[in-house]
Amino acid sequence: MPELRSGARRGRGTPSNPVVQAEGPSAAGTSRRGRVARSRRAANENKVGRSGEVEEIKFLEERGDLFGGERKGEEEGGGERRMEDCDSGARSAEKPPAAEEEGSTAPLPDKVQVGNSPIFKIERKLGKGGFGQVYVGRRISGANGTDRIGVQGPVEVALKFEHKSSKGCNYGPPYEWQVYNTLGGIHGVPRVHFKGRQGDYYIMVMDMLGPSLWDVWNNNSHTMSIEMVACIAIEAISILEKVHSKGYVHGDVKPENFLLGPPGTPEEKNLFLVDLGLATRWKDNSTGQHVEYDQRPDVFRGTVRYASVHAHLGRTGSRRDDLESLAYTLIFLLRGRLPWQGYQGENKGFLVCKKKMATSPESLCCFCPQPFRQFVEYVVNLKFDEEPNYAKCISLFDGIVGPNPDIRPINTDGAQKVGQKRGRLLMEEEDEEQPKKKIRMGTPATQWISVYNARRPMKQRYHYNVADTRLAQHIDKGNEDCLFISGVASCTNLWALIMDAGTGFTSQVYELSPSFLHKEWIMEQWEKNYYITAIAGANNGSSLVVMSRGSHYAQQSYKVSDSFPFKWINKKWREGFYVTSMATAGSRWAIVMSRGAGFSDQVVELDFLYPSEGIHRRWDNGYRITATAATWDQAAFVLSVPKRKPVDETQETLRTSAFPSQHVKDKWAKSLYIASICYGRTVS
Ligand SMILES: Nc1ncnc2c1ncn2[C@@H]1O[C@H](COP(=O)(O)OP(=O)(O)OP(=O)(O)O)[C@@H](O)[C@H]1O
Repeated sequence: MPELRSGARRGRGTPSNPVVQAEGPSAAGTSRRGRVARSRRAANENKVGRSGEVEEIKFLEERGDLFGGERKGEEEGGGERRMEDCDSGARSAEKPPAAEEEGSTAPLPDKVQVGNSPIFKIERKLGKGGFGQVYVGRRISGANGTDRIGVQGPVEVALKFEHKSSKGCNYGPPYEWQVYNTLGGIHGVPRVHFKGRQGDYYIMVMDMLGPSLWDVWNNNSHTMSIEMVACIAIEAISILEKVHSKGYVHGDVKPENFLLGPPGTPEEKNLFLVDLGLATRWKDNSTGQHVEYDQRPDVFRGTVRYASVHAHLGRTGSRRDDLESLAYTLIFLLRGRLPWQGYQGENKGFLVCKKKMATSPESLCCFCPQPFRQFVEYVVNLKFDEEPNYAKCISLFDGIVGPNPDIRPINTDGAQKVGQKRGRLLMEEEDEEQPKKKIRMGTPATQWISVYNARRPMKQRYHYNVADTRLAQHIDKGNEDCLFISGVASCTNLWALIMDAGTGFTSQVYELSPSFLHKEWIMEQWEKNYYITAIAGANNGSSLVVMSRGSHYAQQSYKVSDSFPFKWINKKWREGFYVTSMATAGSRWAIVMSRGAGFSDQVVELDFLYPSEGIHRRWDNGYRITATAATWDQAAFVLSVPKRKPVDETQETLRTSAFPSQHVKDKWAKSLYIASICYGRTVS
């Protein structure tokens, strides 16, 4: 039981169901400091410089909307497609059917000549993706269509056709062309010889390559030797290092996008990375700085099976994502299957992401040699802007591949040139370093997540483990003492209540309802100019809604949804609403958004664990947490930039397995007051 300060009342809870309340200092109350216990129990704590605020309301209710709800099904057998739900501006959404499906309206030409290229006759098809189709082109003239065949350039090339109306083109040259301008011809990326438009098609003339790693795996009874996969690892890492060194992230690393050189040629054991259509810059071209971190949970770019968890969660792509996708690619080639294959339906993206998070590197790599586990462990723990240690990664696989590079199944020239010796040295040096904190490997836990803001001394009181029947008496007593409810939460169907003197409300009503949420009651209160200022939901589906007068909300809207309704939030943001409260009941979410909330900007951090890195990055950019909610497997944080900057912006968070009763008192002693609290998924 927490130590209670003198003057606070202890409720009459049973030992197994203790009802507890405590009270913060009034402006005059200074005697508390001496009595606050100094010891601090184990808790996960985070802090930032200075704090946030909240404000106002009106109505409307919508239902539906699933997190990742517009994902498409997965084709089994290596045929996955990238997909993207978006209203982000970048290279866009689902790929349209290739020209073949568009039928006779857009027949391919027999011959191709673009720019001052020779003429190429179109021969057999090499492959097809969601955006383009690729054919063999045989040179039948010299440059500019002259007769001097054989003078320059390869006789056989690959011709990649993209229809002008393809989303990759947007009626202009494909975005991929721009990326090839920088990356074409670097180690492991095919050269582009010519590009241009002919009729309805944008055509790229590039080096002809051979089968993809998926083809090789598929033609070899869905197997690949350990040595072959280790060589692929080494070479792929060195290719990614080159790509990254030019400021780009590939964004769609998978077996289908690694091609070998043409069979029977000196390049047949060389590895190449193709399909640069989803590449993005990690390094800002003009400033040379790392691009800014962001999370847009409704945006997904990549291929579900191989995408990094961060990509699933809509985080800005960075170098770590390519390496995580490479890790899944290698394990797929080695084991023939990934644990998250086989999910179907609308919710597939969400389920795959959840499974990836829940799969430890040990279990993912249980049948693989040790270096693969080490690689997975390393890449899933990389930070957003961390420079991967490519040489170290390459050196992990050194011991698996044969000593003689000339007889390796895949050429590892790139890695030999740049990395291996350096890698060994680095490995030795790093062994002496402290082990890094393992972000993805903590034990999943369900905890209280509490957020504290610096404020001028004020009275605050908390109650927890409050059964339905005892709510009224605590609230009435608080109101008698001029306190209003500032926050509510629920744990194991018992309520937690935060009341304080700093809300600015003039009156308040609340309802405990068996439903999540009780629309009729809310609408009635809206009519009377009360706006929702706090909500909580219990696992049994009941809810506690608090509505107040005196907030500055001008209009309000809420949504109850089976998954985190980011798309809806995004839509409401555009209409001038900001999230002002949120809660969960079981796995359902309720989000309240208000106009006149007093924020100038707002973002969401959503994860399967406490998103420590994201929260720190947001803090650094001036955001403060203004709403929290968590289910048993996801935690969401809304962070806002207040229009009126508070004098003291300090904000701290805590994660504790028990209600943080003692911690709250420690915070009060430092003039930090609970601003938000919820119970749900974290990682300890
Ligand atoms: N240079 C090449 N040489 C030989 N085959 C190629 C070459 N480029 C692409 N291919 C084949 O064509 C297929 C489609 O190419 P690519 O992936 O570039 O197209 P896309 O439409 O952008 O595909 P995706 O839908 O995967 O993004 C590849 O999977 C590969 O089999």
